[in-house]
Formats: sequence, C-alpha cells, structure tokens
Amino acid sequence: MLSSSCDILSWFSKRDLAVRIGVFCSGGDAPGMNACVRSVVRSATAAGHEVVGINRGYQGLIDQNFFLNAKQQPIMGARDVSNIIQRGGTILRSARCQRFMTDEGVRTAAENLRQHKIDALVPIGGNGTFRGSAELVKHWDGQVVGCPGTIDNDLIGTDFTIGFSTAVETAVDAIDKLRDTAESHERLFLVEVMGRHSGYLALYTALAAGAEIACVPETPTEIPGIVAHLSQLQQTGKKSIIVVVAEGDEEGGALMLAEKLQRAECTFATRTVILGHVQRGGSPSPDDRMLATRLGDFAVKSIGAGATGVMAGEVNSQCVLTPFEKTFTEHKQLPQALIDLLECMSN
Ligand SMILES: Nc1ncnc2c1ncn2[C@@H]1O[C@H](COP(=O)(O)OP(=O)(O)O)[C@@H](O)[C@H]1O
Ligand SMILES: O=P(O)(O)OC[C@H]1O[C@](O)(COP(=O)(O)O)[C@@H](O)[C@@H]1O
Repeated sequence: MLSSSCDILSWFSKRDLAVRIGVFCSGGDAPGMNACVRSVVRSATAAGHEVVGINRGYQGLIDQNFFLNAKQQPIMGARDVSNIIQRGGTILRSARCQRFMTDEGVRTAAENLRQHKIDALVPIGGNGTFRGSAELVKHWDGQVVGCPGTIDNDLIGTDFTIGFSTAVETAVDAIDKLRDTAESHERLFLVEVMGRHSGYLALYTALAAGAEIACVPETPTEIPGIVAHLSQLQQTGKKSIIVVVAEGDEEGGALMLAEKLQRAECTFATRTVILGHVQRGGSPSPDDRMLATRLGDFAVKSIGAGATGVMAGEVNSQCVLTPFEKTFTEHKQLPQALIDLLECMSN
C-alpha cells in the first residue's frame, strides 16, 4: 500500500497526455455510486480527458453498451452528471456478469476496449469487481484504477467504502422504529442486515442503534452464551432486546437464529425482521458523497500519473492506492475495539 496521495503521485512518472477513460458500476449497487461517477467525469473533463460511460458493468463492456448523452453520443460530459450527486442507485446501472468470469468474456471485453480506443478504466464496485479487473489487466494494456463501491465495507485499502455510511444510517433508522414495538410489547427483535462475508454493517449498526448483541461472521455466535446473557439482562429489568445479525453469520441468518434461540429456551417473545435491499437504496449520506467525490477525483489523478491495477481508497484521511489482489485475497478484520465496546455497552 502506498501512503499519501503526494507519495503516490510522485511514485508514478507524470503524464499529462489526454486519455479516454471508461467508467462503470459493477456488483451490488451502493448509495454514492452516482456521486463517484460525477466526480470521475468532472475531474477528468477538468484535466482535458474524455469520459465514456459503460452501462451495466462488465456485461456492458462485453455488449458495447455505452451511456449516450442528449445528442446520442457515447461521451459523458460535465453536464451529463448534473443533479445526480444526491441520487441513490446508479445512472449507469449495475450488473453481475457470468460471462466476464470466463476467459472468453474477459478477452471480448479487452477487444472492445481496444476497438473503442479506451485508454483507462474506473470500475466502481466491490471485491468481485476488482477480481474481474485483475483478470482484465492480464489481457489489456490500458490502465485500471477502481473505486470501492459497496455497502459491505469489506475492502482492504480503505477505511470505508462508498455506500456503507448510508446503509448504516438506513439500518439504524429502521431499528429506531422497531424499538418502539420492542419496548411496547417487551420483545426481542432479531434484525438481519446485509453482509455475506463481513460483519461491518452489523457491528456499526448495532453500536449506533444501541443494540445488545451483534452476530457477525468474524466471531463465533454461541447460542447458550447469548441466552444466558439475555436472561441476565432480563433479571436486571431489561424489557426489550435488539440483536443485529449479519446475513453471513455462521449460525445462519436471523430466521435460523430465532429458531435456535427458541430451542435454547430463550424467554423473550421474539420477532424477526430482514431489512434486505432497502439498505442498498436511498439518497447517499454527506459522508458517502464526500468519499465518492474524493475517490473519483483521486482515481482520475492517479490515472494521469500512470497508475494501474489498483483501487483508490482512503486510510486515515489519506488517499492511497492498493493492488487489486489485496482487495480480494485478504479479509478486512473488524476492529476489536468496537467489538469490545459493544459488549461493554450491553449490560
Ligand atoms: N473471478 C472473477 N473473474 C472475472 N470476473 C469476476 C470474478 N469475480 C467477479 N467478477 C466480476 O465482477 C462482478 C461483480 O462481482 P460481485 O462479487 O457480484 O460484486 P462486488 O464487486 O460488489 O463484490 C461479477 O458479476 C463478475 O462479472
Ligand atoms: O442484490 P443481490 O444480488 O441479492 O446481492 C446481495 C448481496 O449484495 C450486497 O448487498 C453487496 O455485496 P457486493 O458489494 O459484494 O455486491 C451484500 O451485502 C449482499 O449479500
């Protein structure tokens, strides 16, 4: 990992030539992807580059499905990204593309990039997207600098991913509402949040919503221990309980956990809520807009400086570049201090 943005820009030899940059969104959509597209376009046009928007991620690259502006030209100018910073989803649409996971798919995409004289790409997505980008650079000699767009916050090389802050806000807002019923009816709510392989969303949501427990894939979920803790809380006068469950928890999602708690004779009346895709939608938070704007610009500047095969991220408020390989071969650990903090709050 390179440290500061200054280090990185001086690391690569400066190149001031105008380039044609392709931008696309891939994998699960995340609030702030539009803000990132806008930033890439505005930063690139300010530097004299040209931007081509690619619809539907790698699928669009294979199908040559380009964003067309009002004049039906395959170019994204500064005005084409007006009024999107506040919009959730992505105007370029996103997709999961099976064909790109084959050698033939990657070669076709590379050939299309050559044919359309695209010099560089900014994929906005998660670790699957960057795994795909790592394959692409083996077959294409253009530059690829990605931006982390996923609500899961499961990427090494950035403290936070674009979309995470908004998803936490959405989940916390939902729990604040559920808490009314939990208190009125003296119930336990198991609230399932997204995160196939990561407990970041569950842990942050639990802390910010004042939940008692977070069940995450990174730490063992011990049913007898949870039941004992809950009954202890009940004895001290607790009337309602919120347990946040990451969908990827090793004991199963919230439904499975509810069954297991019941079998273990948990005394609380229990209800289960699966938040699902509402967590992926909505207007991005200011934090996500800021992060998306900084990283989109940094990705373009890094391309200008000659970088490739890397993801733009922000660590300790510094822009950094991390090789794609690291983003999908290494698991981003949950901060132990936050796990301990939740336990400390739950008494
Ligand atoms: N091993 C791979 N080889 C080539 N492409 C891949 C690979 N893994 C993922 N991709 C591409 O990246 C896309 C997005 O990945 P996915 O895991 O669904 O989302 P995310 O990027 O948000 O993690 C996939 O649909 C596929 O097209
Ligand atoms: O929208 P889908 O295809 O059901 O995917 C659901 C998955 O997408 C996510 O929301 C985001 O994951 P990715 O960023 O890896 O695409 C996961 O938390 C969830 O498991």
